[in-house]
Formats: sequence, structure tokens, C-alpha cells
Amino acid sequence: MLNLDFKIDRGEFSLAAQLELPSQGVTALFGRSGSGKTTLLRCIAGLEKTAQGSLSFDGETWQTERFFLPLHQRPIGYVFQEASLFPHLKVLANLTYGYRRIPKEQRKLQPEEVIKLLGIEELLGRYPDELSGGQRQRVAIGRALLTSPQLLLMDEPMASLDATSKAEILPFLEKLRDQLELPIIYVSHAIEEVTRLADHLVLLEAGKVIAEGELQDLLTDPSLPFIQTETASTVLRAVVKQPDTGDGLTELKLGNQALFISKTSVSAGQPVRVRVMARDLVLALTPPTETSLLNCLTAWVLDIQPDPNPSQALVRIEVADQILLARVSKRSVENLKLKERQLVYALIKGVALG
Ligand SMILES: Nc1ncnc2c1ncn2[C@@H]1O[C@H](COP(=O)(O)OP(=O)(O)OP(=O)(O)O)[C@@H](O)[C@H]1O
Repeated sequence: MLNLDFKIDRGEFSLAAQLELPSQGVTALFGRSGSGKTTLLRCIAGLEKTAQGSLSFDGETWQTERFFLPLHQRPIGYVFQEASLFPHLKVLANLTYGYRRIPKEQRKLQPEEVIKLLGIEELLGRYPDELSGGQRQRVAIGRALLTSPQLLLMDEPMASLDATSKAEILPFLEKLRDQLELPIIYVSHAIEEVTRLADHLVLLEAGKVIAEGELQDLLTDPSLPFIQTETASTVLRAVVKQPDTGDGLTELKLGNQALFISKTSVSAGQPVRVRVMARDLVLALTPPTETSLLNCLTAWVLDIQPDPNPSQALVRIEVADQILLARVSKRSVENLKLKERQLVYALIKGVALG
């Protein structure tokens, strides 16, 4: 558990955050530019000398009113927006810079593992200026991991990358989340990234925490801004039933219902996350029999929420104790006479893993 209680007053901007964050999985600090995400991350790292308050991590005190554990003594790794590699050192030397400075018995990860995890085998003999932005950032992540941190802090690590590099680096961040038992605090203002990566979410606005909790809960909370966006989506937790159905699909189990996705490299019994966009759902009152769509879930209507587009509505439906959002026209809500607690069949046009 990461317990923090910080206050900073900079005149025009003030931060006040009191949080108890899980010390596992990815916690995203999300909010608009200027909401205080970086400032809060820097407080955790010990980079904000003017921050008043307290901080403890897994029972170890890092800061109180009278005590301040300096940055270099906190067991953290920090990845900045722009990879700051040593220009005169090749990739391998950059990677092992921190690693060589920590005692052998404290080294939790070995260079070979990290190099493989981040797919940077081919880059080891190059200098930083011979790398693309995405490659540089992977090396910077590798360097942070090799200091064997107990907590990894990442400040918009993809902010300076183009769309292609982002798409290239996201799977590595997912691997980090899934394969290392390392808690990560991840700053971002891009909801697609947060939806892909986070388990837990802290929503900041003007230096204040306005919501905090499980990603799934916050994404579907009608009192928060997420459902009111064009990209409103949900994340469901499912389990792999059959990795290969023989015709190019993987079968997942959602409660006692089946969900099919394009075949992917997963194994039976593995928990996975799937993302579904609100606009990719179609609701029906009877089980559709003749349709090309593979995925149809039986669900219950929880409630019907307004949509920013006046012709549309957002129907929150429940499947296996999880909530899905369906963006449908208001006319359809009326035609189908949709109401709370009604049984519906949800046809899903697109499901993505991750
Ligand atoms: N060193 C500083 N001195 C004074 N004000 C600062 C300093 N650093 C940041 N600020 C201000 O504090 C506020 C919060 O900044 P912060 O960088 O934490 O926001 P952010 O949510 O991370 O934004 P972004 O997404 O743009 O990085 C902003 O108004 C910013 O201008």
C-alpha cells in the first residue's frame, strides 16, 4: 500500500491529495494538462522539496512533517517523458549503469531478462542517437528496471512518441504489467493508454483528487466524465477457455457466457482483459439467430444515461457482475421500450484484448 497525503501551494496552483494506493498493478494518475499529475508523481519520488505531508510505502516511512527520505534512497525507478540516456554510452552500458551500482543480493532482475522483455537485443551496440524515440524509451525503461526498484514511476512515457512508436511500445508496457510483480504509477492524459494499461485510476482536476478506484468502476460511473466522450469504452475481465478453436479464434469465458476473439497467444485458464467501445454494441430484445456477429451476450439493463450527442443515449448493462456501455440512438431506446432491469441481448461488433 502507498499511503500519501501531500499539500503544495504555488500561488496560482495548489495540490492537495490524500490517497491509499494499492502496491500492485498499474495505477494511472489521469487528468488534463496542468491538473497536477507530474507534481504528484514528483512528490512520491521525493523531487518536490516544498511538498508538505507524509508518504509511506508498504509500511516504510518515506516522508513525514519532520523526516524526508532523499530521492536516491527511495527504492524507485523513474521514467521521464523523454528518455534521458547518456549520449556517450552505448545501449548496453546505459542499461547496466544503475545495475552495476547496486549490491548483487539486491538485484531482482538480470540484464538478459530485461533485454528480452523489452525486445532490445538488436540495439545493445548502438549509441542513443542511433535509436528511434520508441527504442530510446524502451532502453530508458530497461535502465530503470535494472535498478531493481520496488516501485516504478512513469511520467507520460509515450507523450513524445508518434502514433507508430506508441503502438510499438504499448505491448511492452503490457508485458511489464503482466510479467513483473512491480507496482507502477503511470501518469497520462490519454484515456486510450489508461484503458489499455491501468488497473486502478486516480482522476485529478486542478490539483484535487476528484475520483479514485478500480478502472472498470470509474470508466462506467455516470457521475464521471469518461462515459460522456466519443471514445467511451469498458474493460471486462474474462478467462481464456479455449486458446485455439481450430478456426482462428480464441474462446473466452465471461461468467458462464462465451466471447470470441481473433486467435491470440494465450493459454487456457489465463485471466485477460477485453476492451469494448460503447459504440460497438447493438442491443436486441430477442436472441438474434441469423447474424454474422459472433459475440452476443445476455445482459440486464442497469440504467439509461444521457449522451453528449442529443440523438444518442448510453445504456449501462450488466453482464457477469460487470458493466458494459452501449451507445444507441434515443429512438431505439423508445422503440424497444428499454427500461431498468430489462433482459437484453448485446451484440458486440468489436472486442480487443488488452
Ligand atoms: N516548478 C514549478 N514551479 C511553479 N509552477 C509549476 C512548476 N511545475 C509545474 N507548475 C505548475 O503546476 C501546475 C501543475 O503542473 P503539473 O506538471 O503537475 O501538471 P500535469 O497534470 O502533469 O500537466 P501535463 O499533463 O501538462 O504534464 C501547472 O499549473 C504548472 O504550470
